[in-house]
Amino acid sequence: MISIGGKPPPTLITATGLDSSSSPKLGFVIASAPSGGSVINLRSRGSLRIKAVEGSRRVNLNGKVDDSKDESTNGHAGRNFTQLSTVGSSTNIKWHECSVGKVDRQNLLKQKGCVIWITGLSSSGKSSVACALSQILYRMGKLSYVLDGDNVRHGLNHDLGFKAEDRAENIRRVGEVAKLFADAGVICIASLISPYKRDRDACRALLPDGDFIEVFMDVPLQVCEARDPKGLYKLARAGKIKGPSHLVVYSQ
Ligand SMILES: Nc1ncnc2c1ncn2[C@@H]1O[C@H](COP(=O)(O)OS(=O)(=O)O)[C@@H](OP(=O)(O)O)[C@H]1O
Ligand SMILES: Nc1ncnc2c1ncn2[C@@H]1O[C@H](COP(=O)(O)OP(=O)(O)O)[C@@H](O)[C@H]1O
Repeated sequence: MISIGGKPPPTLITATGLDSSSSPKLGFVIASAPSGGSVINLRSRGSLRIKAVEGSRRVNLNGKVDDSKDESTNGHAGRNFTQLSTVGSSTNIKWHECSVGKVDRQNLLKQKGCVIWITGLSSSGKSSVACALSQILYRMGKLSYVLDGDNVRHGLNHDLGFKAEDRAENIRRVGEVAKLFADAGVICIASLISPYKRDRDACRALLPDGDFIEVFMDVPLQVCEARDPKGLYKLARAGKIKGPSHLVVYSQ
């Protein structure tokens, strides 16, 4: 933490060349591959021809062979890509692997996708630091995106309040979204109070080692309370907002 203050993927796809004819049309030709797997030739007149081979090693669209488990499988190494699985109460859920992977996207963006998780008390400066960091990265030509607690609660998490269970669900959802951003190759900056260590640890566990960087805004409660731009501490002290103790509770 920083303090301030199994099986190979089933599909191999190669771009086999450009076709100069103009009318775009897609066609599939299925044949046997020398490796024993099936080959699907996907022809697109007017664009490029793509060949998909099952049961083989993966080749990225840039032509590089990639055997590295974690990155080339979008961090889903060990998943069985062909079998149906049960997720929650749903059965028959299948993981669909795409030929364009995290490595391709990272190469395109010339950066590494990751999550910078800024945690701390209300008014400790999380949003300010998140925006400043995003601005610096932008100037450096790096693509980032800020997932701010306040903002996310306007949409995706508008149904959640501030009970411990709601906060846990808030963090879980943002953690999942942040993981998708990182998988997209984006530097995702999440700024949420996220007061419970267990919830933050659960988000960290979603990502490969080292890709979740936790930043704790180590600002004393008195300083946060003196800032109080939203008047939240005042309301909490007056017992006028729900779960006032949750405004000051924090586990490092
Ligand atoms: N108990 C309570 N009641 C009313 N409002 C509250 C409460 N706790 C937090 N807030 C405000 O909600 C903002 C977003 O909180 P978070 O989503 O970051 O909180 S959490 O991570 O789910 O704990 C949070 O934003 P910041 O002040 O920027 O931290 C607060 O403005
Ligand atoms: N380093 C700082 N020094 C003084 N004031 C700050 C600092 N960082 C943020 N602030 C101010 O404190 C208030 C809360 O900052 P904010 O970034 O919204 O915190 P949080 O997202 O943690 O609630 C704002 O009025 C902001 O301008």
